[in-house]
Amino acid sequence: MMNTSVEERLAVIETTMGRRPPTVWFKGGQVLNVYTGAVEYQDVWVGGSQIAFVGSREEGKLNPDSSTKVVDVEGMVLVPGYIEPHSHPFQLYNPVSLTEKVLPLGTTAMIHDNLYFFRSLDDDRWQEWRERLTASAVHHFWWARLDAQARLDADEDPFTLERVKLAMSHPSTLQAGELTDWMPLLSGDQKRVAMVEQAHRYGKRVEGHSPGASYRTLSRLAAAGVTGDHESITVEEVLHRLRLGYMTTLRYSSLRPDLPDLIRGLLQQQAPVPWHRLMMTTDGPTPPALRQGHVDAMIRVAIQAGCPPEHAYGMVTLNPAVYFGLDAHIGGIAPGRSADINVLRSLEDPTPIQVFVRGERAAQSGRLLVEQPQPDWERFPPLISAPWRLQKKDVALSLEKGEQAPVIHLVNPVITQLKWEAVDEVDEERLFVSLIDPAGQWTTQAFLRGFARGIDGLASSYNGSGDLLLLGRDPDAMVKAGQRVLDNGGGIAWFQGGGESFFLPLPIGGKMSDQPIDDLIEKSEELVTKLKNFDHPFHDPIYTFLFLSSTHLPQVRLTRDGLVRIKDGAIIRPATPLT
Ligand SMILES: Nc1ncnc2[nH]cnc12
Repeated sequence: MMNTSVEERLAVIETTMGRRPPTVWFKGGQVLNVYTGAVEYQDVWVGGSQIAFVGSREEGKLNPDSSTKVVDVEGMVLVPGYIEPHSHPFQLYNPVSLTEKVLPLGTTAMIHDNLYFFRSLDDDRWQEWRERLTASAVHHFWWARLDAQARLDADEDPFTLERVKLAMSHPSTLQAGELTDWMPLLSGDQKRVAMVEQAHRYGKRVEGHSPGASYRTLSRLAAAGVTGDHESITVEEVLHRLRLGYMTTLRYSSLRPDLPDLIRGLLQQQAPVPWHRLMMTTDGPTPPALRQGHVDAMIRVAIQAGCPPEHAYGMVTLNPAVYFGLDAHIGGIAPGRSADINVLRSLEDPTPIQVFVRGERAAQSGRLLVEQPQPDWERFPPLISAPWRLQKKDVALSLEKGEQAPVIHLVNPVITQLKWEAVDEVDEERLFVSLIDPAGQWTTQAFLRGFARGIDGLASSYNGSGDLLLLGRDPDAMVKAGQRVLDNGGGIAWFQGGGESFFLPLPIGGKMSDQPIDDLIEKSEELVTKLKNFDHPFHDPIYTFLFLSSTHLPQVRLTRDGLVRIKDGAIIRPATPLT
């Protein structure tokens, strides 16, 4: 939820009543009214952090004076600040560096995944952390995860009912989810049902995560309390969700940029498109995708696919605001709303030339003008690195001659298939892969095919379970890469031909960089280009790292218990203790 202080409200009342001069006057421009869909010549008047009046000075009986900042917007269009309803703020970047990148692109509110923060920080620190972010120019909101989407040590499961309730009760939490592990809900698991009901009791939404789910499964999940979902990849899947009452989010992510096809498909239907029940998300773009933009890029793509502009903007302004119960505060240019305003050259060009948040100019011509509060990263737990050294036997499966080994085949950047192969022959495309406990307790080993050819040793602490992921054909190089990551408290390291060919430090929990996103974009592009030179066939390898140890996708994943078949939880090959 959002709060307006009594002082802020008084300031806007005084302004709209003509008793106090407006703080800002947007003069001479057009305004997109997301409530009616009209674009009209209107002046916009701000009193402090909020909009006081939309219309002419005479009509409003407003009293600007020399303290009123006049923003000449003749020839421009004003639209509300953009809302990203489904953000994963840890794709190598961190919530603050993400803010610094996307605020100049017009994103003024984000609803974030709490996954790694909830897992890594105790409740007090997590509270402190999110409170500090409230001083940011962007409005930061959160979802409360109900599961880790990775196998955890049973004694250390942080997703207790108590903790999840606490996370959900916080005013900046807007929904429970995303429900990657939804089977327990349909099986009637008491704890999971109680978590979902708690969300409803607090007046929060419940987001599903049901890729490929049938109408029947989606219907059952709706019956179990799920209210939204962003996993449609076909128009039929969008229509199923809409019919079942889901708030349906169309995705334009680095991994699945389905948005334009979905828009075109919706426009081809006989029935009118229920735009008011649709939102759009970038769903955690990896850094290279941010070159194109953020929510602004998504609006552009939607318009180019034929979406009427007023609806393209509505899907990332009013619609999420209404769905999450924030429309009294954000999502539109109207009196009483936070003065979050993007100044555009035209509706066809959604990248703003000026961004205002809470009535302050926050960015101009792509340049950030406001300082962001920096959390105390020192207090974020680093990747655990016990005083132990990796050895060759830890990283590579050793087999008897002729023995069949489990091989994870990559079908696309994130979907896997298990096959068994005899591995007597050298095969440049079949790499060792292992997931290792950074505290040195266990290792899970298999082979990986379809990632690249001839990589010596690559290690990443950026992965879904927060362990150390290693792959390569040469155990010596894998050890070097893994040790480099452990010694640095996190990162992505690649050793090739005897030397280090790539290193990206990830000092924040082993998952996030403390560097600006523009540097990260270059560094991640360097990694992608290098991988392409080794015949990596897909476009988003960073997601491959993330999801090889995440248990919400088919068919097999590396976990602390071993190589696991997701469908039934069977352990294909158990983890072994490290000695
Ligand atoms: N389920 C998920 N977890 C973490 N990052 C993601 N990015 C997209 N989907 C994600």
